[in-house]
Amino acid sequence: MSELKVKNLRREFGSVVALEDMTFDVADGEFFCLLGPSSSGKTTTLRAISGLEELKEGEVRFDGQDVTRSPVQNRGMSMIFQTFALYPHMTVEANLAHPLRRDGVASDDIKKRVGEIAELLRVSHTLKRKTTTLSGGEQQRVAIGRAIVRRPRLLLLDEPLTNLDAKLRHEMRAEFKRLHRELGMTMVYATPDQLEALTMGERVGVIENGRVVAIGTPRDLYSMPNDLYVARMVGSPPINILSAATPDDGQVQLSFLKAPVHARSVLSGQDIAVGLRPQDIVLAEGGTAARARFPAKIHLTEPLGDVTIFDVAVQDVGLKMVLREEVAAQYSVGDEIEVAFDPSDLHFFDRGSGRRLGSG
Ligand SMILES: Nc1ncnc2c1ncn2[C@@H]1O[C@H](COP(=O)(O)OP(=O)(O)OP(=O)(O)O)[C@@H](O)[C@H]1O
Repeated sequence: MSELKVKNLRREFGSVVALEDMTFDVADGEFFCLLGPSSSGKTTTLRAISGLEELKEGEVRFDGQDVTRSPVQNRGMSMIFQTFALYPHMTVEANLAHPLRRDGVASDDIKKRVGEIAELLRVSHTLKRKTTTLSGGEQQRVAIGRAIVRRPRLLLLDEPLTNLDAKLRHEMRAEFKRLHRELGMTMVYATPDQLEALTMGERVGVIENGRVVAIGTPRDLYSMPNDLYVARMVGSPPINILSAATPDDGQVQLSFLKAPVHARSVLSGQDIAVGLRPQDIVLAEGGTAARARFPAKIHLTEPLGDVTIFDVAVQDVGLKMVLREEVAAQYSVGDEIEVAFDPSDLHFFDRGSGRRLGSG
């Protein structure tokens, strides 16, 4: 069982609190993502788990054991960093063999294990080459190979795709999922990129200022964010956040709609923020009578291939919406369109605390 429990970690650097009550669990064999912006404490968390960061407060349990004070090499973990430093003067084969040589593994075994890892990572054809002659993607594969050749029970990955171009990142996301499936290894993957976290993580922990503020499946975090910060972190393009009046208990009035929408959990006079996903706004057509509809003007279009993002203006409010390319192609900047959404797709948050109040 390679189950990880991270409990109440605290780490300060001078006056900077890097980790504040960092707590989460990762199940045996799970692919868990930590999602947070720069400086939120992702690297410090992974370093603390692996033993590279000394902790004054908190506990790391792995495999049912308290490993908080165990030396790095005894933890059965391996970490891949943002800058995957390989030994440039060595061949791929020597890079992969290095951790095993250090452990005193017999040469026959090393040869066999390096061969297997190279095959798994599809770098067998590069074994005799120096790592400086490899492409970025191949170098990353070798770095992964070096991290897993000792068969760690937990793999920690710190933004491992940051230095790769968009196409390679896409390829490597699929590669990490395949590796996870084939090796059944517990993985903790830190990233500031919500797309990476949502496409790879079986569960995602959202970090804000050194603590996890939400944990859930990608679907849960997207469709039922527990606060405004999480709603903004998850989803692309980002969720529209709107202001609204609260004239009565259970009533929310958006400035560009004629009638208020129903919101059971909202109180009269409460200062709220209203979230509406760009994917939940559609072109108004026949049969959308139950929806809130309003005219809008196209301000900007951003074609992404299969879909186009429209920036539309309704009165003085700007909204983003997503349309399938074949529909979007019929419109141009400056066109007036009629759009609609289902009020039950609205998310209500208390503006002060950020706490979720419910849906429409
Ligand atoms: N050795 C250190 N000395 C001083 N401050 C540090 C040190 N390590 C981390 N910090 C600070 O702790 C905070 C958290 O840093 P950390 O590197 O964990 O964040 P991160 O989420 O990984 O950021 P990024 O995505 O930019 O890598 C930051 O404010 C950082 O400046």
